[in-house]
Formats: sequence, structure tokens, C-alpha cells
Amino acid sequence: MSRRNVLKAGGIGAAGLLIGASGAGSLLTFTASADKSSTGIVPFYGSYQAGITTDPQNHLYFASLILTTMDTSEVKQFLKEWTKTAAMMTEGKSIGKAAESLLLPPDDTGEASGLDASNLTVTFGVGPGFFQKLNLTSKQPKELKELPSFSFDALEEKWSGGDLCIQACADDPQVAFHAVRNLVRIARGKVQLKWTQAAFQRTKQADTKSETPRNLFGFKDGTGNPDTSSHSAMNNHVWVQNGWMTGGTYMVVRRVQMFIEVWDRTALGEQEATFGRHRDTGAPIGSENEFDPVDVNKKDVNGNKLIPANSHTALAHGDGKKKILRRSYSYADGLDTKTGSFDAGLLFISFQKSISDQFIPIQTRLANNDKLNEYTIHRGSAVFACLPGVKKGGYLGETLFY
Ligand SMILES: C=CC1=C(C)c2cc3[nH]c(cc4nc(cc5[nH]c(cc1n2)c(C)c5CCC(=O)O)C(CCC(=O)O)=C4C)c(C)c3C=C
Ligand SMILES: [Fe+2]
Repeated sequence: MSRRNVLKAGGIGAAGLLIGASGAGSLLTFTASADKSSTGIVPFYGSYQAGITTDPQNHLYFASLILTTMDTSEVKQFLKEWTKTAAMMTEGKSIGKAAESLLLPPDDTGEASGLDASNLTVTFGVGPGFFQKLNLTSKQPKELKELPSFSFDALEEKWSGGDLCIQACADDPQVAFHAVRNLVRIARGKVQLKWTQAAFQRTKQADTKSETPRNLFGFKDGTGNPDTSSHSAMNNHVWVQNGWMTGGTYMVVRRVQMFIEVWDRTALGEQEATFGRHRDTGAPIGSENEFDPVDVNKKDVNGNKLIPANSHTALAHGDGKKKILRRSYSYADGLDTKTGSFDAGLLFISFQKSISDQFIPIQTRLANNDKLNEYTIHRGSAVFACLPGVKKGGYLGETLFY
């Protein structure tokens, strides 16, 4: 039963009476309006996990977890429970049995009762420690290892690493949090939270023109992503094509603090030179439209490069052949007590089929020369293998445990 209908169930008697009084027309009307949960559902089951190439939602709740059991059968068991629970939550349904006993805690924690599915997606990944703790190193993909340290990294343990991750995205923040909370609860005693991050984008309600979202520096962020509707682009850049990870992908998460106060004192021309794009349109400097091609060699009348060579776009783009799929969210976590400034920034999340061939070369160029480094600092880092999609009747990680 959908979470909305649980609440509406009390009204069914009254609706039934109405049907008696006014005939089938009323029944149809009732069914259509009560079935609101059929909108805003992103299917959980499929060849690929949702939350990667599916449209980004308004809110993210991200959790990195430590595995506290070394017993593979216990892990399989909770992965099976996670599968069923995630599928139910993404359909906007309450989990477990309806609360009947006053002597027991209810199966569902209840804060999403009455809320619709809100396009919830729950995406699961496993980190390098997962394979080590479960003695599964023969199955550990060679792509899945801790990142090298990059220039200017200021990583903190409290924002880094993890044996498992849950990325819950939804158009409602409470629905996203409810998903992670209930999944962690199900695996209690076998996992423990390492770090979490709540994050946001603009809401779709506020963005009536469905434009590319802007980051906290006010620039459109996501323009240069590969086209998620193109199967060939996703196969080229995102989905792993062989072995037990077929249909999975690798995720890099970086918690990047942005010095917004410093940025706010920076002239617009300097801001645009930093990104290599115009703030208003999002177009590459010297071009008119957001999606105009990035030509890093284009010069002005004086022979100077229009997109500065040390700009974020020039360095991230490179020769344009290596692409990653970014699906980042902004965060604002009160203040940085050391400096008294905002602790705000970007929970940078990227998906790629090869971390060594895609993310690392790009991030190396950025870390060494990016003008954006004057305004940002990387505080956290983690890598995960996002498991292949699950078929109905199957479970998360099934191909790994064959
Ligand atoms: C490889 C890692 C990357 C990190 C880390 C990163 C951090 C970061 N980026 C922005 C804002 C923007 N990034 C933009 C483009 C862009 N960024 C990366 C990679 C990383 N960014 C890539 C691969 C690209 C695309 C390059 C291309 O091929 O054109 C842009 C421009 C608009 C866009 O294309 O999205 C912005 C703006 C911030 C604020 C940030 C860390 C805080
Ligand atoms: Fe970027």
C-alpha cells in the first residue's frame, strides 16, 4: 500500500458510501486522484541502478558506511533486505508490516508517511574495504582503489572513505533521509555510519524553465556532461562492459569546500576567467550559447586564448575525449568553526567506467593548474563500485557472490 493510501485508507468507507450514492463515475474519480503515487516513481529494478543516468532530483542524502561484520552470509542477507526495502520505498510504499503492536517499534520509522515517492532513487556502492573485510580480494576490481593524493588536497578522515555507500536522491529531503535511515537500521550491527552529507540543488518547482542547475558560485554546473539519453555515450563513458561489474560503474565522491566569501569579493571578469565560461548564459567565453562547443584553442583578435588555459573548463575538458558523468549537489553545513566562514560547497559526485583512465587524469590536471583552486579545497574523498542493476527477484551484488 502506498504511503499516501495508508493515510487515505481511513477515508475509503466514506468514498464507498459516495459510490453508492453517485455511481461509477465517482469511483473513477476517486481512483484517479488517490493514485497519486503513480507519478514520481523512478523504477528500482533494471539493467542499471537508478540514480546514475536518471534525472537528478532536488535533494541528496549520502551515507558512507563501515562494514562491521566479516561474515559474507550476513552481508548477503542484508543486501537482500536492502533490495526489497529500496524497491518498496522508491514506489512510495511503507516498508515492512503495518504497525500493530504497541509493544514493538514499527518496521517503518514513519517520517515519510503521507509523502509520495518523490522520484526517490537509492544507489548502492561498495568500497575497497568491502572486499578486504570479506576476503573477496580476488573479486576486487583493479579500478577500485583509494585515489592517489592530489596537489592541495586537505582531506579529513571524517569526510573520507567507506566500505559501502548509499546515495538517496529525492525531490523531498525527508523522503531521501527516510530511505537512508531505514536502510541503515535494517543492517544494524553489521554496518556503522562513517560520514554523511545532506545536499541540494535548486528545486524543479522554482526552476520552471528546467535549466542547468547553478552551483554556489552562481555558475551553471553540468553543461559539459555526456548525454545520459545516449546509450552509446553511456556505454563509452559510464557503464562497465565486462566481468561481474557489467552494468555497474565507479563513483568518485569529493567533498569540496568553496570559499564563497572570497568568491563574492571577486570581480565578474575574474570569476568568468576562472571557469572559462560566462556566468549569465553558461556559454564558453567568446561563444553565445550554453551548449556551444568548447574550443580551447579559439583566440581573440590579439591572439590570446578566449578560454584561459588555466581555467577550470579548459583543464577539465582537455582534448574532449575523456568524459565523466557528474551528478553533484551543493551543501551548506553551517560554519567552519576554524575560520568563522560558511562551510559550504559541492559534494562532487562523478560516475565513470574507469577511475584510472577518466577521473584521475582530469583531476591531476585540475589539481596542478586550475585557477579554481584559489577558491576551493578538497576536504573529503571516497571511491565506490556501484553495483550492477537488479532484476526483479534478484538482489544487490548478486553477480559478485556467484
Ligand atoms: C575531475 C574532477 C572535477 C572536480 C573535482 C570538479 C570540481 C568542481 N567543478 C565545479 C564547477 C564546474 N565544473 C565545470 C565543468 C567540469 N568539471 C569537471 C570535472 C571536475 N570538476 C569536468 C569534467 C567538467 C566538464 C568539462 C568539459 O568537458 O567541458 C563547470 C562548467 C560547466 C559544466 O560543464 O558543467 C563548472 C561551473 C566546481 C564548483 C567544483 C568544485 C567545487
Ligand atoms: Fe568541475
